[in-house]
Amino acid sequence: MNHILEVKGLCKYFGSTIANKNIDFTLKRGEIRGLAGENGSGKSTLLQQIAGIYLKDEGRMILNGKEYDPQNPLDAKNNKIGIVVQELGVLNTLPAGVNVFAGNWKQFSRFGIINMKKMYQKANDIFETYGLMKIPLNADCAEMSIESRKMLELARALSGNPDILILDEVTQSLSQNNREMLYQLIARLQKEGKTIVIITHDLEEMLEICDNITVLRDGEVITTKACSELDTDEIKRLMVGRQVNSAYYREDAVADYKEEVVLQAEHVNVPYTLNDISFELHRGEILGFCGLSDSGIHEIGTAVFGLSHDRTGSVTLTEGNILIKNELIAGKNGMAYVPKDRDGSALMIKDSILNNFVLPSTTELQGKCMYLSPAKLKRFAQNGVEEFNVKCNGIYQKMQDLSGGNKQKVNLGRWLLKDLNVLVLDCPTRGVDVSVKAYIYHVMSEVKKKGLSMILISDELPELLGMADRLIVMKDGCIKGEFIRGNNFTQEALIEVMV
Ligand SMILES: Nc1ncnc2c1ncn2[C@@H]1O[C@H](COP(=O)(O)OP(=O)(O)OP(=O)(O)O)[C@@H](O)[C@H]1O
Repeated sequence: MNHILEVKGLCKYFGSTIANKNIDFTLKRGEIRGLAGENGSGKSTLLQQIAGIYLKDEGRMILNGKEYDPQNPLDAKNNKIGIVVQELGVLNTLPAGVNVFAGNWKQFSRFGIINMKKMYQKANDIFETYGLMKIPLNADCAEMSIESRKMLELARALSGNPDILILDEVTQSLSQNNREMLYQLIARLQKEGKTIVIITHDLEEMLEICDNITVLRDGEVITTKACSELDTDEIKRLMVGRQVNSAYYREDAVADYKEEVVLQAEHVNVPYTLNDISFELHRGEILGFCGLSDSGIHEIGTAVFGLSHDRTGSVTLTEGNILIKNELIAGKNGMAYVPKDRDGSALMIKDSILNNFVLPSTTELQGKCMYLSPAKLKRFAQNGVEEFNVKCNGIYQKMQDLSGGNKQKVNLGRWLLKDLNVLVLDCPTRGVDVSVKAYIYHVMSEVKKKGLSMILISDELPELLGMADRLIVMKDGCIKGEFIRGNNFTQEALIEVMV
């Protein structure tokens, strides 16, 4: 039997939202399948039903020729289906090693006592066997980077020796070196006859890794085609149902910013993360930061915005000579920071789209006597939703009920609508679909022209090369090189310094 899984007529409803409409979908043994679709098209919902996270509302699933109806993720795991979800799926209150076997500790328990040594040993074996980036297994998960937590989730998915491994936007959370590791792992699993399903908004990556691609639109399967029959423009066309302009990044080939320095970082140190970092950011400049995992690029964002309270050295806004000692001073002086971890560090996830959109702009929206007019707030949020094409049931919908990419549109859009001096962006397009990505790059180019200075931290080299005026390459917490747009501004040149 060639098919390992058959999905027939699957439907999933969330209130009035039809997330999956009559889905027919089959997976072959040893196949690498990509799922493409705009934000909110129903990709994660489909895979989460296969992985037992959501219960299906209608339809059937047949696994290895037998009826399959998982009631929870453990059920799916026992049926050899593993998933790494898009949002972070680790339990912060438990140490890393315990998280690897979350919900499945019985195997280490005797007379009600869990043999921790055995559990940690087995967790360590998984990291070794699959060549995953090592993380301290007794460490507190709440303190870990997104990348480390993704490794943990990957180890957990692999701990069940899955026949079907589902990876929902995993590469977007990884730096270059760990992406390479994952590609090698996928190739190895395929050779062992495993089936892998991947969601990624990087269509070139999808074409590179996958055998076949299924395109979803508005909760329905549009088509499944071999990668050899597709290119990125065709996938985009199938995703949105019309031809999409392929212009993406800024079109000018040389750096273009004013000489005026707006922000100066001098001898910035953060224990164990950043080592003697100095740089200048100019008016209207997009200054990019790139590096492998543990290079310190993400800590640049927190250090510049005053969020690293153990930071030494100085960060100064030159206009008014304002020392950024903490995030309050930064916020009051026209700075904003969009962190990589949107759910954990940025959004009020249990609150409405409305409140999340208006929060950064409450001062500007205040009327006389500090009055916030509900009608004005509503108009503001409604405009943001339309401008950034947020797929939702209205501005009162809770953030936690949006798809990942739509959350990111709110997270980023609310800052891009503001009048700022310096904007620090850490992986701004993580999880965002191609058409919205293009829109975000367009908005970045527009606000740059108006004089906004941006720090762009990213794990995506094409994004950095496409948008930055200057690029700083980091390694082991130190600056290792600097590149200027138009002069040896290539992926190869960057990688040579990064590794
Ligand atoms: N728990 C939930 N409650 C309510 N609505 C939900 C929930 N999960 C998903 N949805 C809705 O179902 C639809 C499909 O969402 P889904 O997450 O499957 O999309 P997606 O294609 O994976 O998007 P993305 O690329 O942004 O991750 C969206 O309209 C989303 O808002």
